[in-house]
Amino acid sequence: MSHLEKQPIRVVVTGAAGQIAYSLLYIIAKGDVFGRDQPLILHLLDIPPMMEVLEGVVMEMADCALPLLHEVVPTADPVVAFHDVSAAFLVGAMPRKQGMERKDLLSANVKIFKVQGEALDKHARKDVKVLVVGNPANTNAIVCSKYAPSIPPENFTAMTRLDHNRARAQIAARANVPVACVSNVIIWGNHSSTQVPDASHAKVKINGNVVSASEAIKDEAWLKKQFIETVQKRGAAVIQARKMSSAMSAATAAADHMRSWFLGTDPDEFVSMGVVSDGSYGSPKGVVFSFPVTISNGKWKIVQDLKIDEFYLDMLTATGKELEEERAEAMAVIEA
Ligand SMILES: NC(=O)C1=CN([C@@H]2O[C@H](COP(=O)(O)OP(=O)(O)OC[C@H]3O[C@@H](n4cnc5c(N)ncnc54)[C@H](O)[C@@H]3O)[C@@H](O)[C@H]2O)C=CC1
Ligand SMILES: O=C([O-])CC(=O)C(=O)O
Repeated sequence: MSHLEKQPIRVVVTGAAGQIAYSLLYIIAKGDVFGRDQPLILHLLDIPPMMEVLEGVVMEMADCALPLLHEVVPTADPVVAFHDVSAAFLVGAMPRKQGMERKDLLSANVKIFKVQGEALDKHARKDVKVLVVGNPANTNAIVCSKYAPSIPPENFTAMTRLDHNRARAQIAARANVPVACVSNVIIWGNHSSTQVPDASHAKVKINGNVVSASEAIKDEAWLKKQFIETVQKRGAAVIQARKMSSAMSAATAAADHMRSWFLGTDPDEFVSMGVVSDGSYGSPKGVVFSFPVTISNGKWKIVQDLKIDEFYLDMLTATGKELEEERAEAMAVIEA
């Protein structure tokens, strides 16, 4: 079916005048997320003081002359922004500065996700797929879901795909292969410095053969120390260098996450996604925890029965505990 025949879907991006959105909007509008034959109506939400900047973004989008982009709706009104949307990229939130942890943003950001949860509940399609990017992403996602009770909790996810991509890139560089040759890394837990990057199930394609990361790299000490720390601290390293948080890579990861969700994962591939926990792998139930997932027909499924090396167990417990603490703090902020 050509894009002239398919009905457009409505997609909202919040924080649309910000850094991440500036890269993300183009990736979405040119068809890299929902398919090259899927027309789009893009809803762009930001706050009232950013409306002039947003107008400039809208001009640039028109000037890209993108065939799939049927309409752009810039707004500061959540009612307009969330009306009838099939997908929501919740990016709009304060970014951290040097020296902060992401959870230091909790008191500033968590209320945004209550308001947006309520707006999604009232105005979005009931099958809307929601990706929370704004930090602290896992906790914001659980807040958003709580305030949107008419939308299934599994439709609310948080972004750890950037950590996943960072992990693939580190393994690829160490094994001296192109990044496309590395798959099935896992990010467990929170999108924070307690996250657990785990390469023990990763696959690396070398000279046409698929081997484990351990076999490809032959340096267990590196995999259990520098690899983990580099991925855990990559966001802070980018802030240190750029004086602003990751934007191009964050936009790419957001697009990857939503594309996998809408279009599915490859056979034998899994990706990392923050999803509401059912207690798998000893994680606390009901927090948004990053797991390896496979996706087909728009539904994610946590990969089960992976053998977890004992080395990671305490770290898994710690990241789960942090998520429970963040959830309690978020509820206290909202109820205060
Ligand atoms: N989960 C992840 O892997 C990553 C998450 N992030 C997070 O993404 C968020 C956005 O980052 P940037 O785009 O760099 O920040 P930015 O400051 O450049 O843009 C944020 C935009 O959100 C808008 N905004 C604030 N409150 C809003 C509201 N209630 N409704 C709609 N828009 C609102 C602001 O006006 C601004 O235009 C930050 O919280 C950052 O920490 C960033 C990188 C990766
Ligand atoms: O580090 C930050 O604050 C931004 C972010 O989430 C990331 O780059 O992973």
